[in-house]
Amino acid sequence: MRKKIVAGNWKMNKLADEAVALTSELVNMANDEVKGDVKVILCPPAIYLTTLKKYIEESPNFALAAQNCSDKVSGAFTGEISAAMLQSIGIEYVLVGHSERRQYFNESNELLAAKVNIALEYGISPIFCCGESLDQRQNEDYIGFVKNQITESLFHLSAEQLLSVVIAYEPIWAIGTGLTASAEQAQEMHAALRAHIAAKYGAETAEEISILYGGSVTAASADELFASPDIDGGLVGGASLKSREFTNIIKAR
Ligand SMILES: O=C(CO)COP(=O)(O)O
Repeated sequence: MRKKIVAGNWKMNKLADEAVALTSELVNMANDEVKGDVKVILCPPAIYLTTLKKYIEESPNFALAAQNCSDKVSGAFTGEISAAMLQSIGIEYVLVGHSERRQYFNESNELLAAKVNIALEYGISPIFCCGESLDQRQNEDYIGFVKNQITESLFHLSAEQLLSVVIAYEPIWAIGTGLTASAEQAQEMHAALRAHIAAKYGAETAEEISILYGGSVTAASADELFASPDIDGGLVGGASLKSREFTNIIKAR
């Protein structure tokens, strides 16, 4: 059975006291309301990871992710955070290749392959983000484009390594726009990506890997999205900043 996951990417939001308040509200609400085996992964700004770790300690279904890590082991890279550092504070996941990193920090598929490698080397599961722009969806083979992101950044891995990766399909045109992909659009891509993985690694491996959908997910759209057979959960941006809304999304999963 694939892991069901709801992840909240806070991006560059929340001050220290707000980060603590949101986390403790989420933990309390989940304790009271969330049944079942859904994994909740919070992706706060890295500066809060150590503090927030204490607030999720008693909740085994909660985990933390960094939003990024360096592709280098250590050294003179001012401002960067290494996978080894994340491991040393007990962080289990890291977002790799979010479209905002690709767009604003020029992260290429090749660089992201190196980040995936170093995260895995230090025992951290990459949440690998992929997705096409609106222009690509309208004018290009958009499924081929996203498949290629996966080929170039993940297909050098062994099957065992790949199973430590979570994939998040986030169409860029749906991020922060209020334009959610329809369940059919998302399912089409998720099924294509799973088939792409099956062609390389076999059906059994493809069946085991969790593929999340991200892009304007709200409590209102989560039910339908998560009901699709190849959508194993969500990577939520804006709606993960509100405890009530995000808890409702977790409950939809
Ligand atoms: O980028 C996202 C999550 O990583 C999605 O953001 P929104 O949910 O705000 O559209």
